[in-house]
Amino acid sequence: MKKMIIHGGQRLTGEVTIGGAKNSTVALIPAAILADTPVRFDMVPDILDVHNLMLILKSMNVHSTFEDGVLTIDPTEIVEAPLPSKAIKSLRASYYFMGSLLGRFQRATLSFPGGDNIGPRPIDQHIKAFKALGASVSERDNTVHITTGPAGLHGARIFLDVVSVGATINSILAAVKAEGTTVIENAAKEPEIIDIATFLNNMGAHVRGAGTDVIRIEGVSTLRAMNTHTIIPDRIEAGTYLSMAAAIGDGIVIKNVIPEHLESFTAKMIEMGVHLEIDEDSIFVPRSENLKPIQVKTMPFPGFATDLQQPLTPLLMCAKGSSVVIDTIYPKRIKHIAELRKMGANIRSENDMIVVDPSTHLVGSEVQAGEIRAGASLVIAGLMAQGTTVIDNADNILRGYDRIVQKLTALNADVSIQSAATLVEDGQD
Ligand SMILES: CC(=O)N[C@H]1[C@@H](OP(=O)(O)OP(=O)(O)OC[C@H]2O[C@@H](n3ccc(=O)[nH]c3=O)[C@H](O)[C@@H]2O)O[C@H](CO)[C@@H](O)[C@@H]1O
Ligand SMILES: C=C(OP(=O)(O)O)C(=O)O
Repeated sequence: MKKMIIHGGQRLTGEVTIGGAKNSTVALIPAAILADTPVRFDMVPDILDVHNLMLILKSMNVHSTFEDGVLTIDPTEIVEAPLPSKAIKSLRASYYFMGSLLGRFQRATLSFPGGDNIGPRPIDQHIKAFKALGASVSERDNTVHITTGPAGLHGARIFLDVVSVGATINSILAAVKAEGTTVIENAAKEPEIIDIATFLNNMGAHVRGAGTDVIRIEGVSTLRAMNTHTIIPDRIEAGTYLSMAAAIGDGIVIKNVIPEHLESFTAKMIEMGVHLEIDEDSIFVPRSENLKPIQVKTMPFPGFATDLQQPLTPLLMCAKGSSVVIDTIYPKRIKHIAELRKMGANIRSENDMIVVDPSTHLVGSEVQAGEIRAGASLVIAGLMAQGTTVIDNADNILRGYDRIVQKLTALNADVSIQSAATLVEDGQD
């Protein structure tokens, strides 16, 4: 695990360009194995999750290359093979290979996914969907075995009991080549789901209604990529830089954003008194003072994203009064609290409610990035603090923030990583 070193206290200025969305990318890569041709993505973020997914592809004889934000994947020589369980456990989204392998081979065997430790993360709705589509699912030794009979998968009605991004995308991946019509009800509506549907539809799939809570899929027998798929901007990375810019910026332009994807977040910043200048695909954040406290409740899209509650926290510490955050999706997503307190922040958790009081005198400390967004809040706090902050477990940040050191350095921050991030070793279990 690597360390991020931040010499804080300098105000930031300049511009930052947001990369492609992590949560699209990590679904698009598994989706690529459904294609009967090579596929090409651009605006791919340079994050550890991508490199670990490439290791998983390699274990199935799927060749991929990644250079200057362009990722090519050739699944035409794919073979069924045991998947490297360390790589599978290094990220949450490896569960998308359940849906895509099922779509490709009518069966899938893989260990349970990893990802951020943010409280219980069951996959019962994914499994319910696979069963509805005609698969049998069994679990042994921390491994999920999914099989189908000779008839393969068939279209079905899938009603998701909880609104789940992962279960919605996995249902689409399994159903896209299944015989007949699938209808997913109570589907999640996140923009990343639309991105996956767009990629599949451009290859000949029939996925309709992505972005609404009813998605209808007519199965097709072949998928052929005809053009490069450009990944949508990462709204969570954008929100992180928006918060940082208002907390410690002297005027920062955030480029390559889709403002409509950020409305629940920018609405809260505006409520705090940040005078955002929102353009078609960029947002200017001026130096911000006299901020008001707010209340935030996380919800599925288009509500306030759980992935942004921690990155917003350092900005809440700048407000003149107590703010309250309630994470309804992951009520135990509080790994940032103890670490921010080490830096002198007035923040506490009471009955699944996070209370943030004014905390303007942060001091550099040694802290742990317990998960990606806890890490993001520590990066912002470290930039605000006087002195040096050392963030341990920085790999948790690097798994989802594209070229973060370069981007922060360009904004005038003094940030470094102690040594290159390590990948999970290929094939080692
Ligand atoms: C790779 C990826 O895209 N990760 C995102 C995705 O995670 P992920 O897809 O894992 O999250 P879900 O949308 O599935 O989870 C939403 C809620 O549903 C519950 N649930 C989910 C599935 C299931 O089978 N049963 C169940 O009870 C979860 O515990 C959680 O409380 O959406 C989360 C919620 O926006 C984000 O924090 C993650 O960044
Ligand atoms: C929880 C997150 O990621 P993952 O689902 O990949 O663990 C996140 O991106 O905030």
